[in-house]
Amino acid sequence: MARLDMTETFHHISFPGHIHTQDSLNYALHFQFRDRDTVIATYPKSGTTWMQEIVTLVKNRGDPQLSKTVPNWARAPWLEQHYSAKVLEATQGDRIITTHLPYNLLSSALQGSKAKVIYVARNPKDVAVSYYHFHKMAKFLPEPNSFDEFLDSFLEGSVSYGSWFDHVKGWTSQAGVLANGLYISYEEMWLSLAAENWKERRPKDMLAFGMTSEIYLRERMLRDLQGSMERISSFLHCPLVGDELTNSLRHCSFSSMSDNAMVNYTQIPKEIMDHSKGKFMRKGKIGDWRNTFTEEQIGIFDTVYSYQMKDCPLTFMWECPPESCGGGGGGQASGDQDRALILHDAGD
Ligand SMILES: Nc1ncnc2c1ncn2[C@@H]1O[C@H](COP(=O)(O)OS(=O)(=O)O)[C@@H](OP(=O)(O)O)[C@H]1O
Repeated sequence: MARLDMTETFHHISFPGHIHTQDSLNYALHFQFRDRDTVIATYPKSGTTWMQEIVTLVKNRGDPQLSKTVPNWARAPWLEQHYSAKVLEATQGDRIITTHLPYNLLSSALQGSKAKVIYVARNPKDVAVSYYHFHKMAKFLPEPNSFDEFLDSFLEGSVSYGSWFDHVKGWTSQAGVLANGLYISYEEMWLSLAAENWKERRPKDMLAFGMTSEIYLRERMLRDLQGSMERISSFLHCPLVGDELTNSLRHCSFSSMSDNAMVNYTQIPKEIMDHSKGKFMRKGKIGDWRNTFTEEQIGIFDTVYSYQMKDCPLTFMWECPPESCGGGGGGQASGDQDRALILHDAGD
């Protein structure tokens, strides 16, 4: 089957050409955010769909009706994609807006805005693996050869949507600056929301996140259970109670979302996504990169990561195994807004 991999280049970043145009990208740059908008900003494969589902459920107080009947791209459209203007202009009241754009492209549109912004980041090694598999099935992205070759493009930032490093550094530079920003990591969401998974986790998976003891696991599970959902819902001023919270947790679990045709992309025609090459809801794990990366690739990745992130004053959750974060606390999941993604400022 032929691939659709025409590209739209905008501000030196390439975007899939079948859904982006110069007009749609310019529309995003000059977008007028409303105070009631919630913006979900992510680099691809960092938990976008998951957060779209969480925000939809929170705003509907755990009622899954909308999540189960309206595709995610229609209820939380990507600002930069060509159909979004029509959808967003027709929406009254609260809007959920998704974007993969780097912060520098949206900074003037967000200037002075009271829109709420949720930024989700994920361990870039897991992002690279997820993105590689997505390239195999998404016919609007270039067909990848080996993982090794793909990793080179990922590290140099020549993949669609640009450099992971620029994206994360750009958005996190606004932590504490953006009027209404919530920063969270895929890892924290996973630890909190996928708590049901803990019972099935094998030691190998725990080690992937640097978890070494049963006791730590149990403590972590108790402390973090529901933590992310509560944090997000209170940030959105829709604190959930009782069944609202339980239902939301149930419907945004990996298994529930894997079965939901409104988010698992199974309804996308095979000319656009070749479902024989893989699943959008692929594994939904943290630390799975260990099953793909060779020792050599780990070395190269870590060198580039250290270089690229050397001026970033923040420590991210994936950089910090529990033992080295003080008190075995890992993500230190306190109620503190930015602590989970950003453990501490180097200047602390
Ligand atoms: N509920 C839930 N729990 C755990 N993990 C989840 C969940 N929903 C989506 N995912 C995983 O997120 C990855 C897809 O990322 P994105 O949604 O950002 O992709 S995209 O940018 O919109 O294409 C992709 O990760 P990988 O499985 O590692 O490929 C999805 O499986």
